Amino acid sequence: MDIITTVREMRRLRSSWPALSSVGLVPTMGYLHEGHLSLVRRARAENDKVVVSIFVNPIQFGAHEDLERYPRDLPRDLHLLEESGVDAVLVPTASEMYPPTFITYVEPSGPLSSEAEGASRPGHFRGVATVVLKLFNIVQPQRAYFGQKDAQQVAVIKALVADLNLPVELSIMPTVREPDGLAMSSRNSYLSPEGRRAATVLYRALLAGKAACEQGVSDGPAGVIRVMRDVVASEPLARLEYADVRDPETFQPLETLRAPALLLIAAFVEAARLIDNILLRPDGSWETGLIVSSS
Ligand SMILES: Nc1ncnc2c1ncn2[C@@H]1O[C@H](COP(=O)(O)OP(=O)(O)OP(=O)(O)O)[C@@H](O)[C@H]1O
Ligand SMILES: CC(C)(CO)[C@@H](O)C(=O)[O-]
Ligand code: BAL
Repeated sequence: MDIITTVREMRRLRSSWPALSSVGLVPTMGYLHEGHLSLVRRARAENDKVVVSIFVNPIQFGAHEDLERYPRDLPRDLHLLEESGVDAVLVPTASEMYPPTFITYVEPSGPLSSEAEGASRPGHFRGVATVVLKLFNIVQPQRAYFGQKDAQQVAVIKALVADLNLPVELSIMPTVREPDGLAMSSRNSYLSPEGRRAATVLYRALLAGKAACEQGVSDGPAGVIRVMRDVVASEPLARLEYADVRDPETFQPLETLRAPALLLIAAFVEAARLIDNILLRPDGSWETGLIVSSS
């Protein structure tokens, strides 16, 4: 497995691969878990070459967010990726990605980038869109793999690919969950044992919202949001940021309950800011993610 730290080396490696070989890219911020590895496995199955990037992108973090203490364990990540049969890992430094001369950003506009996660984290999607476009240009993959756990990021990247005519096929993988339903996230490592137990409240709230949709609530999305809020309020260690029902592509709030619909939650549990969602697909079936077995 090649470990690459510069754009120049990545280009050299990429051009040494046979012209017709397909390349799959899995962008990550490292501290890998089963959620990341599910993307890597899919990329391995579908491409001749697999590149995983590990880069804690400073420009998608707000001034008071957790950039400095974001968990990192590069030796462990490299070991897991080697075992998964990855061809190359791109681990650039911040100065390689953003040299002092850097001035060009990708700025998504509208509710998709300014509401929900965009409202809680101003500038976040500008940072995500900019780094993802850079990674696509550096690696030049035919396919790129992202997780549904970051549903708004998925919608922003779909818009980026469509709007800028990027020749990349996106593959979106279901949210991988711990046996008790908590969505896997590198930030779960911030939780104390008590906080870890409390963190299941996000998934429990989403399932309560789903049940409310299925049973029919008189006031539609507002009623579903109320149900989700009440579940989070019942957990003393959790502080809700938002519970929402939105269109999965535009992120416009829904005025009436219909499919497709995305049920979204963001909440702090202790010092960890966690997000989760479940999707009511256009055909009326639910995507709630995959629970890994405890054995
Ligand atoms: N539980 C999960 N299931 C499926 N995909 C996931 C999961 N968690 C993260 N991913 C996906 O892995 C990719 C890299 O995500 P990232 O490195 O930010 O991991 P993370 O665990 O979500 O970190 P964070 O704690 O910052 O949310 C993204 O496309 C993300 O959606
Ligand atoms: C897509 C991404 C790697 C861009 O930094 C990041 O937002 C993430 O890990 O989801
Ligand atoms: N998984 C999204 C990256 C972030 O929270 O910044």
